[in-house]
Amino acid sequence: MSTAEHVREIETAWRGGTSGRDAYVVQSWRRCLDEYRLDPAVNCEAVILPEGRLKEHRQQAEELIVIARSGLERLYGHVSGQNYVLLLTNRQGIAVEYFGDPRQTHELRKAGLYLGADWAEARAGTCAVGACIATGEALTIHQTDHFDMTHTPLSCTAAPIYDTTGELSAVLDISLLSSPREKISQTLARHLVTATARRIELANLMAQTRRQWVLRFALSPEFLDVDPEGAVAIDNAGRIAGMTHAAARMLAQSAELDWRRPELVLGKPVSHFLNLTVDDLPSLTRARPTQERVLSARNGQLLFAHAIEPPPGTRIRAPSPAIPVALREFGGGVPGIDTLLEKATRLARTALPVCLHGETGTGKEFLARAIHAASGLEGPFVAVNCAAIPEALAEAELFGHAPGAFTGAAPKGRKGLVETANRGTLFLDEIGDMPLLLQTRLLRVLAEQEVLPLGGTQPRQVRVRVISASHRDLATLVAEGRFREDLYYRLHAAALTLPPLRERADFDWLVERLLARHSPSGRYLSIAPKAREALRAHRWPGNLRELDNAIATAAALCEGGEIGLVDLPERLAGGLAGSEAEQLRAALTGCGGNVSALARQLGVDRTTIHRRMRRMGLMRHS
Ligand SMILES: Nc1ncnc2c1ncn2[C@@H]1O[C@H](COP(=O)(O)OP(=O)(O)OP(=O)(O)O)[C@@H](O)[C@H]1O
Repeated sequence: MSTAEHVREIETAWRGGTSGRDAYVVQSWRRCLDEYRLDPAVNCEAVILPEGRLKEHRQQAEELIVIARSGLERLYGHVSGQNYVLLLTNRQGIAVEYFGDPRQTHELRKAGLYLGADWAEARAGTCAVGACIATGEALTIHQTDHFDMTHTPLSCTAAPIYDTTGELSAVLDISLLSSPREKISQTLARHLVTATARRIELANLMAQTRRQWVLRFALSPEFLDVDPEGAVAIDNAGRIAGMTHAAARMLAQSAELDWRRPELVLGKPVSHFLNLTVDDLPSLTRARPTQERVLSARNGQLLFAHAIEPPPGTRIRAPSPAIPVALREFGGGVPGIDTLLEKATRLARTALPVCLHGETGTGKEFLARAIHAASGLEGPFVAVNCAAIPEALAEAELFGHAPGAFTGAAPKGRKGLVETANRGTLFLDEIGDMPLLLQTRLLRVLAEQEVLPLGGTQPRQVRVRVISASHRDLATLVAEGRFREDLYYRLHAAALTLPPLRERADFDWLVERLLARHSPSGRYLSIAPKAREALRAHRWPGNLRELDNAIATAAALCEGGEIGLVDLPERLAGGLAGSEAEQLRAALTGCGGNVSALARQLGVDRTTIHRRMRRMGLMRHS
């Protein structure tokens, strides 16, 4: 076909004339003319991004590249014999991964079938990647389907890859430099890319889903376990937490919704779409024969299903209605902690003073806040660290002062912390460190329920609930004459003892909570088995504070969404980190010391290898 004929055909189609082309081709031609103002008579040579820009795009897509790699290699294995080139592009259409015949590098680069090629429709005109991004569907752009003559020798077939929230995140493309004349020759190519995209989405969903059930489904029982059609992640409340694209389409269809609006599906109860609740999931595991695991969608479609439980320790416990939500945040699902929380629940509803005992960092303030939240008190929670206020200022800080009560006093006077906590909770941390004089004053406030500011004459009514805490043994301090006995009894209407972290049976649950706290938004961090082992083995003298800090630091350092041993503070990783360094050293030696070769083998960016080497103290030349 000559350029003039090609341009004429595009103009005819644009005017609404009949065309033998697929509708998505004509729609893309229209976008090129109307939106991007491209001219089919002007050739747009392929654009390959410079190294620096490509690196940025690759770094952003690194996680996906790692997950997709084995699928891509398998696909390339199937198609390389027929001269196909394989490209993985990001959602901007930039090729961030490439498999092609190295002997043809020059021709492939020229044609844009290469790493760093920009296949955005607005730049390259009608092309498979661009049209796939625009429509969200798998398609083939064959020879003269392309917009201008630059790409008309090519035949390109692309399938979209969606993330677990239903957003298009990448495109998988296989292309031929020269192809048979008939477009139908590419039907098999389309099936292949679509199947690979589906498997990449499944792998991605499994990698992203740590704390939820995963329900895989297929239309026939034979393929359910080996090659399911789609999968949905379901949280403990029975809501859809993630899905592959096929699942998104199936769910949308069952409720007669538009599959292009994943927000209508995500977060909704699974029972809106399937005849299923979260309680049915345990009966759909592989413990039962496949043929019996049948369920129906709301539109009557029958499906074979396979439910996969979240790994032990990551399961969120069945909510215990007896313990309010605020207190359930503390932990539980294990006898010792549940008993503690049940007691805290009963105390929260009273005005009784509570004293919390526990080593430093065991969560005394955390629990005090939870008790306050569960108490329904309308006033604020005010925390006072009795060990941190200088003695000279303590009285004014706690009880306030009248105008001009002392040099440097606020001219209008100031409310003390006790009064600030009126109708709420006053949390007195490290109460054992309170000077004796202040203890006397505090005792009076508690007994009389009024506070007299320093230098004031008018006492003010206060109603506060007091929770105190100490990591020191107050009874011993009383025996030593360093703590007032009468205050001790007033604060100790009830006592709760918090166990040290090393004794907590809900340790794994706490780790998961802190992982969730420090996960970057929209992504769950996971932890490698060896790193988890190291966490379990540590004695945790700093308790939850130390664990919280360790996970926060590891979350900032880790790569690929998984905390490894090397990401943990040295005192935790200890000798184990050495063996990981050894592994890296051995792998590097196996690649003849070539960092790029190792990066290719592991499917990561070169900078990642350099970073790991630096962190493990492996110098470049070693
Ligand atoms: N159940 C929990 N879940 C998540 N984080 C927690 C939990 N309990 C405590 N933490 C975290 O651990 C850290 C220490 O908790 P907190 O300050 O309550 O301990 P503490 O016993 O009052 O310490 P100290 O004796 O030193 O005053 C805080 O960062 C807190 O957020």
